[in-house]
Amino acid sequence: MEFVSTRGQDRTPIERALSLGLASDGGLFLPMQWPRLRPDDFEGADTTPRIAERLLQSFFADSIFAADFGALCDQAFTVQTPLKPLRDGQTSILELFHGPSGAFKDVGANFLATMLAHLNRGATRDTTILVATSGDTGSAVATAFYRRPGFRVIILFPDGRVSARQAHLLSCFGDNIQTLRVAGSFDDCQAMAKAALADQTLVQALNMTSANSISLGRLLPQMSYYAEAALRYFRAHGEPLNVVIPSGNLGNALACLIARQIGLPIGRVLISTNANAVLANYVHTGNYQAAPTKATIANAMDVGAPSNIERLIYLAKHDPSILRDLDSVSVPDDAICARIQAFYQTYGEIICPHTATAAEMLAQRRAAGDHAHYAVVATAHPAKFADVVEPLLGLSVPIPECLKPWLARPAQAAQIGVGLDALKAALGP
Ligand SMILES: N[C@@H](CCOP(=O)(O)O)C(=O)O
Repeated sequence: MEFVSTRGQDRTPIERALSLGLASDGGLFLPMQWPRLRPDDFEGADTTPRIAERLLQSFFADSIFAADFGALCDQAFTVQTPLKPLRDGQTSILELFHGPSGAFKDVGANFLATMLAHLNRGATRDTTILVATSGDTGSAVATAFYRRPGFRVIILFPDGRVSARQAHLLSCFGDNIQTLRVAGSFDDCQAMAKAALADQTLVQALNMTSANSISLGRLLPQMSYYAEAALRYFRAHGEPLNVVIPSGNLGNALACLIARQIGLPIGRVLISTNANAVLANYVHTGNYQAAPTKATIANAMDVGAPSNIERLIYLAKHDPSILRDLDSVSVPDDAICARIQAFYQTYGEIICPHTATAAEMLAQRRAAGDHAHYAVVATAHPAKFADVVEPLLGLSVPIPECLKPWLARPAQAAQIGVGLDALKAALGP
């Protein structure tokens, strides 16, 4: 299969799409054709790796990955993503935070690391992975690439705009992981990463690619947990699964929309944002307008120029049905706080501020008379946001075992200014 840039000037096989991250014309890669799959096509696929293999194999057919694709899926899809029914019988929670860094990003980061390691077998040069993070992607990428021979990771995060635990998790690795605190917003970090990836001299010198969701190696595997949850729900109830997804850079929600287009039994897709409302504005008006980032307590979604909106606009132009049964709502901080409390009282479940935006959007739908079954997508472990969640609930959130060793380590990150020159200076000669 071939992949094409959203800007139309780059067409390539999967190996090069993964090596580049960003297309050479500055666009984002998408498959030239989409497979069509029905629930029956997954018959006999009962585990996470087997469902992922069947879902993704056509994208990797005729590539260097094809012969080993099943084994690669066994290595890549190790994170459990359970769909847990809640006690009202009409709501489930799709927990995506059981990976090594406590966020949904672990699934995509581990897949990307597995595929790049396979692609680079026998390479004589190290690959540099550049990643901009508003809190969660950075530590997921760090755990996926930590001490992997042949890889160096550079993390850019907005100084003072992530939770205390996120800052620690981003800065505690060392070794082949270098963390830089940028004196700006996430959008500044993302713009620096994209500028670096567009600078061919720098890209060649560092053999550099991306681990953000601009990379197909992040976007494609993020479909797998929607496929698995929807298939399990469909097999049990004979109905498609409706979902409510918190969104920042739009990679996670877009993966769900694509999985639905491919034919997975997914019904309505509701997308919540924090006070950064550009996506909700696009969904309601059809116009996309980037906006300066607002700092919120759901900080991993503090994105004023979501990367994947370029993919969504491209796909909607070619097939508007991707936008069917889609809605989006922007949720301010006070409603996030109230929803964390209400969710705990109603269900006994502790949720992170990002997940709370989805829970709040669903509560608004329920109040308007929508009593269908929905899965609330839980994107990060609440312990990463103890500073927000614990005072609201008056309890302490247990830290998951996987985070404890990292949080016990010292943390260190150099501060840099905004812009490509500042990044180049920090990267050294
Ligand atoms: N919400 C993200 C921002 C980067 O998004 P990505 O999915 O493009 O990596 C974060 O937590 O870093």
